[in-house]
Amino acid sequence: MSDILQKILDVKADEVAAAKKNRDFASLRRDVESDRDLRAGLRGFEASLRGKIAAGQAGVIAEVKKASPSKGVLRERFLPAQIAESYASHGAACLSVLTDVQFFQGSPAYLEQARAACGIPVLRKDFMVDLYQVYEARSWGADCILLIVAALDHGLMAELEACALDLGMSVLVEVHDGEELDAALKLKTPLLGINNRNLRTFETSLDTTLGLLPRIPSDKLVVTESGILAPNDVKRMRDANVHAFLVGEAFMRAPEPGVELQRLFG
Ligand SMILES: O=P(O)(O)OC[C@@H](O)[C@@H](O)c1c[nH]c2ccccc12
Repeated sequence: MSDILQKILDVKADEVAAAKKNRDFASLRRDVESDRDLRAGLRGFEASLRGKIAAGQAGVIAEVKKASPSKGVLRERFLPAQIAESYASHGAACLSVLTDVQFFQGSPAYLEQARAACGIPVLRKDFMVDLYQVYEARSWGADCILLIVAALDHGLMAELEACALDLGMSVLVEVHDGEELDAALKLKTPLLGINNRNLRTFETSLDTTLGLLPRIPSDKLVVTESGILAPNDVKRMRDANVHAFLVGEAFMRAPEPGVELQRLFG
């Protein structure tokens, strides 16, 4: 069965091959590793989340997402720099910026614009299937990458993680069920995303997070992802001791995204 995740992964493989022709891996890697300003400019993604939570607040990763395959265009007037400023000035811990072009109408330029407009750390939100994309992410300024367990075999996932950590980035590993959780727990990263949305069917239920919680060791920082739409959703999660959130749609549909962040989490 060709589900949507599989379709996206097929396109990604072609995209990475094309990008490598444009700029070869060795030169990208050399540039990233030798750029001291880039390294010095890293922003602590995990530290920013933990800081909010230690202060008793929610750690919100606020997403910059123009469209999605399941919902279509979420925001017509889409200005990443303005959105980033709005998020940062209303208490977001971090940003997540979609860089996938074909399915989410994202762009590497949006990540650069959003990051330049604020002082908080930024996640490259994309489907990572190749080491090349990890260096790309860093070259655009990303402070964190996403690894989706459903999209990767374990060896490759561990390799992508090691590379990101070596470059000083944080890693958010994303799971949707118990089997994926087992794989994720073998990684080093403490940042464990539970996607309430099934990337193959797009069905979304907050019970996904609540159901997996009892199996998660206390040294992991759980980020509940997708389908957080109302203050009551936030309350349900915080009552269950989940204090980190990844939210896109609810903010993108609001006139002023940061104001909506404050309404949901304030
Ligand atoms: O817009 P929502 O329902 O608030 O969800 C945000 C985020 O969790 C979602 O965009 C997401 C989670 N994991 C992903 C992986 C790829 C693309 C997108 C995603």
